[in-house]
Amino acid sequence: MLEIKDFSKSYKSQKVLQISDLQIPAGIYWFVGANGSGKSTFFRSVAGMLPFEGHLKFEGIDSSSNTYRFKINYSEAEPQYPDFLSGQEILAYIAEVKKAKSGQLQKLVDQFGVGGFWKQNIGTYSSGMLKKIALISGFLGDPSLIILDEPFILIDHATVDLLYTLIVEYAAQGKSFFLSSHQDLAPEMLTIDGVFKVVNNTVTKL
Ligand SMILES: Nc1ncnc2c1ncn2[C@@H]1O[C@H](COP(=O)(O)OP(=O)(O)OP(=O)(O)O)[C@@H](O)[C@H]1O
Repeated sequence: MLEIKDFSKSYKSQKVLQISDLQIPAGIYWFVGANGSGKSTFFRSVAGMLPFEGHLKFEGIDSSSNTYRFKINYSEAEPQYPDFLSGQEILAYIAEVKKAKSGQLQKLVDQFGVGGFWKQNIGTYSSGMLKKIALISGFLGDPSLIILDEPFILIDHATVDLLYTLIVEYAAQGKSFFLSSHQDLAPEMLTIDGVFKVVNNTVTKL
């Protein structure tokens, strides 16, 4: 699914990640690592949101291709959106860009229960309300890989259960997941295919 070769990512002169050769087959994977180890940097690079050196291919498609960006969704750990936009405006835009099928956004809005506030400006949201908007954005369209960065933080118990259910449901449709979490995942809710550790400036399969 994902092929990484001679990958390197630095912020100015600080090298954060170096991966010489890594292949990740389709599946559900948990990424662990200490604060600042580089999980979000890895995710953003894989999602095509950060410049890097080296080669990334997803299902044989090079990361420089526009098609690549359609195949991978990324939901931020701590989302930041312009305060003056509403959740509805942001999600409608992402749904359009990601070519989401008619009805998908409304279904997710109903499932996450954001319909009561999503027309308000982002500036009025609690951290959990904002996180729900970011989580919905991760599922929009028809990506092959959904990357959810710290998906279980900030949300209430019912939303945690919903999220596990959605991951299982979307995985059954053939979608892969990269999940990061400092807390253990619930094995009774989700069967994962492997764990990767981000440590010593690289990504290693455990
Ligand atoms: N925009 C940036 N500019 C400069 N340095 C950055 C930037 N973003 C991240 N870093 C640095 O890169 C390193 C990895 O950060 P990253 O956010 O990827 O870690 P993380 O594993 O996701 O951490 P956490 O578990 O705390 O979320 C850290 O040393 C951080 O200071």
